[in-house]
Amino acid sequence: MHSTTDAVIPNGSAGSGINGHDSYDMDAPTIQPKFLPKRNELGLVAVGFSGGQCKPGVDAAPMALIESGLVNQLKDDLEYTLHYDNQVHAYSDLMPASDPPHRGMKNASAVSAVTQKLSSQVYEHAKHGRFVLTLGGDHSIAIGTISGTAKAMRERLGRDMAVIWVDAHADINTPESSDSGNIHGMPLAFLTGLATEEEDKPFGWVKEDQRVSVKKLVYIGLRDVDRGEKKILRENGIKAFSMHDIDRHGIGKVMDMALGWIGRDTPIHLSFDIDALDPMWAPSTGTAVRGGLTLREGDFIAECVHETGSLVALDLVEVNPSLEEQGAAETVRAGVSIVRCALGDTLL
Ligand SMILES: NC(=[NH2+])NCCC[C@H](N)C(=O)O
Ligand SMILES: [Mn+2]
Ligand SMILES: [Mn+2]
Repeated sequence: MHSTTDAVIPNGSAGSGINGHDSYDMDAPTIQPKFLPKRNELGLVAVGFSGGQCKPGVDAAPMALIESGLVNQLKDDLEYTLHYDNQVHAYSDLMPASDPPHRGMKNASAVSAVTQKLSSQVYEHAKHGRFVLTLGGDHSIAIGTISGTAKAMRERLGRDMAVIWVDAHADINTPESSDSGNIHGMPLAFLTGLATEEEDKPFGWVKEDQRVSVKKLVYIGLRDVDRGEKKILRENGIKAFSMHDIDRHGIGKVMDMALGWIGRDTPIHLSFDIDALDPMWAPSTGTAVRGGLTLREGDFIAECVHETGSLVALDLVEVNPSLEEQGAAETVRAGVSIVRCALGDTLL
């Protein structure tokens, strides 16, 4: 059932539980601590990039999150040793002079250049055994973060990585299925290899060892999925927990099922789009959708993933302080809270 490498501690009764795969098995094999991020070593990358969509302002999020005390809290309260270059990267030197649409994608060269650079930044941190926290920026940056960690985990553990994507949206459009042409709605198509490119640019640079399997992708919080995306999810048997599933089972059971699907022997990259939260809690975001997660449900997801001990990286994306400005401080606060929970903050 579970394949084991020397990175994994075998532990008898793998894969049992109520629905076999579907519940979290505390006795299943786990990843050996020496292969996981070193305790409390944190690599931080601040990405001030908005080119994956059309609304300005999402590039200001990293500074807003940091100014609201996030970095100090990680150092002082959670006792992380921080590896941070003290800058919000705008990658201005990488911006092309002109950026005509490519297969209908907007700003394809800019997103390509930024994500390729980001991929190597994230890879460097992960390779040195650090947990990698990336503050976005729009969700297109996940092409960079996930490709970087996936490659590093293959090298360090010899294993494929899982991705938990918490979002109102599936972000798995191919350039052809996308209605908007916004690349923040496409990162998972390139990361899973469902969309490919012949040439290195824009996204042919994402090679096999930087990809994630559709079988190791799990969604939580979906409620605004495009028709073409529903087809992609169905045809590829992708595990997805929509708001309907959360209403039906409660977030506790949904987390058991989500983590049970992944298994205990797999490193996890958590990509958290703040628009997964209901606009009541996070109004300042580019594509808000009502009927979302409560703040506690969002924090609970992050807490549960932390508790697995297998979390190796976190993205926090799509906070846009210039939208719904009266709610910006609250949105930033929600983002800070999610990050703290994912990094091990506890209520007691
Ligand atoms: N990361 C996000 N907020 N993505 C929203 C995507 C919306 C829509 N599905 C699109 O392709 O444009
Ligand atoms: Mn979204
Ligand atoms: Mn998203």
